[in-house]
Amino acid sequence: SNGLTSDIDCLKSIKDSLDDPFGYLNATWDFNNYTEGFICSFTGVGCWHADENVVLNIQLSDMGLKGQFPRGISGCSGLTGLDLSNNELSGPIPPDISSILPYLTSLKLSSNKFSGEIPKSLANITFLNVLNLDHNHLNVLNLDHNQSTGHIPPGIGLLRRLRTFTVANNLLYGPVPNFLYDISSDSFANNPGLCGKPLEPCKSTSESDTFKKGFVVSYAVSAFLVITTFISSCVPWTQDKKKKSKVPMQFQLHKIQQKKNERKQSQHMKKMPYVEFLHEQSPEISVLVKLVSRLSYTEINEATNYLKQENIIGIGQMGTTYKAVLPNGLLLAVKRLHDTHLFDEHFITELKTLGRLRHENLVPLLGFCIHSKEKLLVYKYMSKGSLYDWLHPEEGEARIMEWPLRVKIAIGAATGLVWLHQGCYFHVFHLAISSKCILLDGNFVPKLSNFGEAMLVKSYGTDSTESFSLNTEFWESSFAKEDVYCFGILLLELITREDPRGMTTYSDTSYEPLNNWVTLLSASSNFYSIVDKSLMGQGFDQEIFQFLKVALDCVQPYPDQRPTMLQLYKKLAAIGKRHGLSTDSEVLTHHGETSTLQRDECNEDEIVEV
Ligand SMILES: Nc1ncnc2c1ncn2[C@@H]1O[C@H](COP(=O)(O)OP(=O)(O)OP(=O)(O)O)[C@@H](O)[C@H]1O
Repeated sequence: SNGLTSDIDCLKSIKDSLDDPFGYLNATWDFNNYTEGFICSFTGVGCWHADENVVLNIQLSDMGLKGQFPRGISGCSGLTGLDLSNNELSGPIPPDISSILPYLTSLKLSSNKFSGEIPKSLANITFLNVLNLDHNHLNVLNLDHNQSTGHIPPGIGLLRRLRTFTVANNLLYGPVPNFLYDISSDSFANNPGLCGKPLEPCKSTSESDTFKKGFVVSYAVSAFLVITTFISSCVPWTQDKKKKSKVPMQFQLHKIQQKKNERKQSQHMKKMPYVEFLHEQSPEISVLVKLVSRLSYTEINEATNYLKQENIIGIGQMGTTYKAVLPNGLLLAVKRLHDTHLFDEHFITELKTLGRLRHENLVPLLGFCIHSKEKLLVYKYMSKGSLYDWLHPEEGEARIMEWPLRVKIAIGAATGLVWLHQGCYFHVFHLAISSKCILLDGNFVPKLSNFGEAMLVKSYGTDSTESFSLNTEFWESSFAKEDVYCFGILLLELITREDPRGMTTYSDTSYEPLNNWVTLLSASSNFYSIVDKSLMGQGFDQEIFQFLKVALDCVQPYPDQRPTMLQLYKKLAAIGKRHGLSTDSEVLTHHGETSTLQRDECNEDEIVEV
């Protein structure tokens, strides 16, 4: 069966499970007229693409709907926004909501009759930026539970993208969690027992002390999970044989957590349309073929000497990379994905983003191949390998990296990122920048690679679906600044030649090694103690110091304090001028000062439209 039918079944089940007294759903939710994209015209349904039955968001507010939370919504596995506010829905919010709707960015359930607890698992919906639960009866049906229920799960405060959170007019008590962004006191108003910032301080009775202890412990645990997850987003943790003995406890814990996440993800993946999408004979493959050429398995086998061991150039988390030579002499790198569905989504994302982008500072993705269980990605070969390998050579292997070369690489990588962030038709956020995903061609021109976690967002004015414009601010402020943070870490790596994945000696607390490293660098009064010794005394000290300041701006704890990629690029380019590196690059001529562009200013070649 087609994986996409699940979205149709999902909507059917929502319609069946809700009482619709005013007939809003009945009017347009007609399942008899099956065509590609037919569900996209249903009232309140937004799709990823107008001609594909894949639901992006569901908005059914103010319809007088009655019934329980529609569990069948889990079939819409790519759902990012759900608005059921101002209805008469009742019963609990499902405790396992994070596995029903793992990719939500916005959940609006205000002004209904939902009762029971606020599910702890909401804290696992990591992309949430809006959570509105006000005007319900939350926590009225807990009488059979013990007293420790009824509060706002502290983990919710640690959702690092959460900017809007409302629980006013419920029946909640206990301390308000510490939120990363300020949430106004109005959001908590009219609850019988909530306390703590921004409300009145909590009273310290012995009972609440015990409660507090529990709170602190769970807070610390979730803080650990959040921090490690955060770090992992720009510092991919892999088994590093060289440094294995130094891997401290917290990293092992991190790995366990990562494994768990992966497993969880693989369970979601089973429900995702991607898996079906990847079947060799699947008609949807034609969408990918529009982006990059499909190569035959025979061609690849011949070019890689039948995927022989001696052609292997590297093994990463996703797969094994082989060097390949085409009959015409062109050199390729072929990444053969490990035999698992874990990376199906990465595979598709890589093709859908990198596959359609062409820029001097992006590694060209030339083709792909799907052959029974094999999934392969084919890139142009970058003869100098990854920046990571240059900065952290194997023992006994000397790799000189002069300062001007590092400046050139930083500027080139920044150019690529500005171009991605400020693009005309799409804004692309890489979300996993590290020295491992910067490849170097024969002239050490840096090329960004590994777009498996990237987000591609249509720019203003090019897409009429509300969802994108609604979410645009979120992408811009949050994802862009995440790339800037990771880029800051990359700059620190270029300056110190330390491996941020091995930041163990700097850390004396139990977790947060990377943040500690950053704090230590920021506070260091002795600039000379942190800079790569081989760079010192070559006449660049002043400049390296300037670079360091730029890097530290990028890793500011609050995203708002970090520069944009364009501001960052300009600072680096000004420094680079002294090395004769051209600054009149296309970044500035194409993107000017503003971030939003008129369509006619865009370069038609920059993106392959599908
Ligand atoms: N286009 C390419 N040209 C040359 N070498 C490449 C190319 N793509 C990847 N490699 C090499 O293959 C190795 C593995 O790359 P891959 O992207 O799979 O993993 P990674 O980025 O090193 O690590 P991980 O997947 O764990 O984050 C890298 O060390 C890189 O040097």
